[in-house]
Amino acid sequence: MAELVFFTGTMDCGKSTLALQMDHTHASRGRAGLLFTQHDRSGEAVLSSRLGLTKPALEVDDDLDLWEFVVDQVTAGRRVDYLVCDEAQFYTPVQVEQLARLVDEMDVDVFAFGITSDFRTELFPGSRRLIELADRTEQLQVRALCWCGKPATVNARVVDGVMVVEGEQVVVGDVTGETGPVPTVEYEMLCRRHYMRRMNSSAARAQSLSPDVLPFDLDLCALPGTAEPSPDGRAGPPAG
Ligand SMILES: Nc1ncnc2c1ncn2[C@@H]1O[C@H](COP(=O)(O)OP(=O)(O)O)[C@@H](O)[C@H]1O
Ligand SMILES: Cc1cn([C@H]2C[C@H](O)[C@@H](COP(=O)(O)O)O2)c(=O)[nH]c1=O
Repeated sequence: MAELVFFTGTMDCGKSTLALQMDHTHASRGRAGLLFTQHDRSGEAVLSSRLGLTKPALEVDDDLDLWEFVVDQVTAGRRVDYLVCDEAQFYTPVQVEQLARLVDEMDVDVFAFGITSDFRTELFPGSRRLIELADRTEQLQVRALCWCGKPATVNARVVDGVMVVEGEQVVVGDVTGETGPVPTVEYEMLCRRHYMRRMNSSAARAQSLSPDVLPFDLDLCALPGTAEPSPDGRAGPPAG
């Protein structure tokens, strides 16, 4: 029986890589699939992983009717056993409902991949509908890490080096620490504690260099549960 599965995690945890692996695994057993994406970092109509793999994909515009599109393909004689849907957080709730209908009425497996929440920690509408409708929601195993070394749970937006909590929900961008020109808008994965303190890696680095910071070990002096890792310790803001 076909399934609607939502694979989710923060940015940079391997979702697109897994999407391409799922396609490869199913295709190599003779199953016929279609790849969809929206606003991939590498451009239109491509599904790309940071590990370097890319594959052509169909771009999901807001007005694309996924049910109609797949039914038309099948009517034209094409077999469709599964769909791989990347960047599914950007799909509209109606498109997610169309995916669910394809599972239930056309027996097509749907593997959807996307982040759950935006830079304000609010659910994307598409992700919310996926969580509501999916047969299973799976958290990816490889977790991105905050600069402090803890598992990251939040995707923070950084504009010109400063973390922001207001702005448009959708701004395509990449993550910090990657090679290439530094973009104006980038994303950094943080643990909740550092997100709440608006402390991304460059803010932490600036604080650790500030003459206002007293020259003693904050870990020993802070109240229980509030200590920041020592700037000299193993986990701390990366040197910039
Ligand atoms: N050179 C590399 N060697 C091994 N793993 C890498 C390399 N570059 C990136 N990665 C891994 O690739 C993953 C990000 O892949 P990607 O599928 O693009 O993520 P997502 O779609 O979730 O944003 C991360 O887990 C990262 O650790
Ligand atoms: C948090 C957040 C992210 N985005 C964009 C940035 C990227 O282009 C994608 C996520 O891609 P990934 O493959 O998971 O790395 O989403 C956004 O538009 N708004 C946000 O708040």
